[in-house]
Amino acid sequence: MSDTPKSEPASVRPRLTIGTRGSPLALWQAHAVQAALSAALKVPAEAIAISVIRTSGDQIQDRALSEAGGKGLFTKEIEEALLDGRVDLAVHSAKDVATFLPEGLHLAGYLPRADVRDALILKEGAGLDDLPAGARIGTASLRREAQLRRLRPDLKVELLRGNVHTRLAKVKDGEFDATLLALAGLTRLGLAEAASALLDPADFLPAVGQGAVAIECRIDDPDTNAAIAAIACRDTGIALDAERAFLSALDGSCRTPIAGLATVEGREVRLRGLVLVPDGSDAAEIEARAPIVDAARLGTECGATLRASAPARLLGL
Ligand SMILES: NCc1[nH]cc(CCC(=O)O)c1CC(=O)O
Repeated sequence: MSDTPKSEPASVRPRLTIGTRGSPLALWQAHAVQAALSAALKVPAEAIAISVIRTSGDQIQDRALSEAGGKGLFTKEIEEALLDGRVDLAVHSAKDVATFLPEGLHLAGYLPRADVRDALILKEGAGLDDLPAGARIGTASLRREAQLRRLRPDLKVELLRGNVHTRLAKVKDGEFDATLLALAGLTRLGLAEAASALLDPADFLPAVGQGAVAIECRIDDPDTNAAIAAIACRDTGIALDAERAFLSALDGSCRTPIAGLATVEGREVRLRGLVLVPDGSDAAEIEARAPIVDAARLGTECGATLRASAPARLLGL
């Protein structure tokens, strides 16, 4: 009876199941959450199962995603699995999670945030200043395009889609002179070395949520909420509350380039936000701080202030 070795993996019944996309980045993130939960709950990693779910975003991939319906595309099928009870929690890049979640679901916590900066990947040179006039930069991000054009109106920004490996290859092959990628994603894929320069948030603001891994679950699932609370990073949660409230106060058109970054500084949270016209010729910025308990309110107020003060063309109205 006591012959079965205690570490027999087959004997471990999963007590929680993580739903995730199957991309290398998504799997890295799911494994990070699995490892954190396994340590916090003192269960073997096998007790936290990982279920890969194919999303419509994965299926469409190369079509114009914004035309096909925007952000929710990479989360819809995973959220359906959450609501059906097929998975208990879902792990996403916070940046890719829409501001409005399906009823009954919430973001219950975040892993400690990684470096928020965008990385510049150059074919040649060490920084933005090394790019000659007319150099071709590939990106699919309106936010990166608009900020680049604002800093360097002389560059040619063109559409470059695909996963991180594809984009790096197109710079290496000379199809583009440069691209921009989140340092966090590069690092997770073991490709941080590909970064030629890191852009200071003071002149190039990241996307809301960049660098953070979000964990979503059913609001009415106390066990899973408690498990997530055991691994959640408080400061990341405060920053993301401010950033996501800011974004949701401005949302409306997913064609509007928006950037935002909040940081916890002692008992305060500081939020910087930016809205631009796609060609970078005009922009409206805001910076404000509030006690950390008011993080979400700070985001909402900053969004509302920009909305009221920014020229209509900035908001794609
Ligand atoms: N939009 C795709 C996406 N979603 C999350 C990351 C990287 C990780 C992160 O920003 O947290 C990336 C790639 C990129 O923007 O370079």
